[in-house]
Amino acid sequence: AGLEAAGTDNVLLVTDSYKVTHHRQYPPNTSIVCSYFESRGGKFPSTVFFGLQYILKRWLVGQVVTKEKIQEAKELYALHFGQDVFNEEGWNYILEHHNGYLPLRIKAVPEGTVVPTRNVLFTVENTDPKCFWLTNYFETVLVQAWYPMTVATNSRYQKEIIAQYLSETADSLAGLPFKLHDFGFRGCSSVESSGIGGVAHLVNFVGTDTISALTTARKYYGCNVAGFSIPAAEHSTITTWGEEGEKEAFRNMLRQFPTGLVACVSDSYNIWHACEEVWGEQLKDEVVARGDQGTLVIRPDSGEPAEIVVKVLDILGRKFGTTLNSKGFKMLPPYLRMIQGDGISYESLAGILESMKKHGWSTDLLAFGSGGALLQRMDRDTQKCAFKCSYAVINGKEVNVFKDPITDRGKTSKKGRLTLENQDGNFVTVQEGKGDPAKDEMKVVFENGKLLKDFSFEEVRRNAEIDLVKKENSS
Ligand SMILES: O=C1OCCC/C1=C\Nc1ccccc1
Repeated sequence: AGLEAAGTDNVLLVTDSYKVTHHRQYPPNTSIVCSYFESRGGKFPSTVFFGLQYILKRWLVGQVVTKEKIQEAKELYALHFGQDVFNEEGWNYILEHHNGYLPLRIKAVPEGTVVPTRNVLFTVENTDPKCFWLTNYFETVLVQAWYPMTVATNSRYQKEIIAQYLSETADSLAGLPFKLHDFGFRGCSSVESSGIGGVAHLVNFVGTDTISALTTARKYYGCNVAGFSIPAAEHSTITTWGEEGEKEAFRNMLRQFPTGLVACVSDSYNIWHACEEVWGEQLKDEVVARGDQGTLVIRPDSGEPAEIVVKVLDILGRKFGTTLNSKGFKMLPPYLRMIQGDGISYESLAGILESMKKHGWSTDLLAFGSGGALLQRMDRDTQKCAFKCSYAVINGKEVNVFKDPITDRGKTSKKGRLTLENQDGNFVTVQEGKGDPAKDEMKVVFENGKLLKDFSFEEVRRNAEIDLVKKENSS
């Protein structure tokens, strides 16, 4: 079940060492600690909230506290600290009084919701006054939501760019879901993170080669098949035919996959020769014969993307002919398309599409593949994701808790009980308990070990949809 992924399935060990000592550090008679998670800003002005459900199901839901796990933690921490700091009594209390379920309440904005930064996204509080120390114990694993959130956000901002160019240069946006293909599996830090990041990308698109994303979507979002791919060559399946055999290798691709899409990497030796003489002459008849039953997707994989894409399109246009679409941009016949899977990122996308547009080519003709930039080139600071305590009850008295470092005002935290409210279509975080719980956009998703809301992937995708109307009208 992949439980050994983190080297443990003992949630008592899924935390930072210092937290093991925190039960002794709160004021005497603390009964409630309430904390919240936010993106304080960063690269993108809004974030797609996504991935908390994975963490809850993977680590916190169910009877996660057992006698054996308490014993294992007690032994390991005695060795790790060289002294007895472990809260054995506190964990035994959870085992005995809560039957191993975690006495916490987590409220969150629905998965897939796009929220401007500096707003509360989820809150955590203890439901048993004896377990005030538990709220922040799980900050560590809950804050890992930064990763799926940041992948989903970065992916969605690329979808907006592609949608914009499609609305300007294509007959429709129908092809949008397939326009950014996940090439990132191998560039991820682990199989587990590739599944998490891969499914985060699929909130916005349906093209992926990251198979771990399919299994993660099945297991954690109830989605039977969250993404799709097509038969495609890699350099080894071309270069093993030898440089003289490249034509045979290409012909073999056409014959092995006579209908549907087939992608063929064509830069092994000389992409200009491959497009001009091989695809454009020696194999031209077999390419044309595919008609609208089988599309050849030509894939460069080197060179300056904006220049390569346009040069390849110009060659293919000369060899196979072009037509103009309803927006007045050039199209190739239906049996020819391109995918650019090298050097693709949020930063490079617009330059490539702008270059195509300037040369009169429709965005309809090109899909993108993205790897490291899609799933790995980000960290918790990209969207400044943080978890802070905002409220406590001590000696029965409510206290608004905050930090406000004179050395960084950007790190000032929110105070008191928080609600996320929709005021005239805009999200607003209301602090200090001044909000109206009935208007809170955050809903209880976890309570006392039970998952109270299980989002389907359709729901998540619906929540995250980009505003296409705006795109259509801006063409
Ligand atoms: O190059 C790659 O690097 C690693 C990930 C997969 C991959 C290519 N796949 C592909 C899929 C559909 C159309 C074209 C290529």
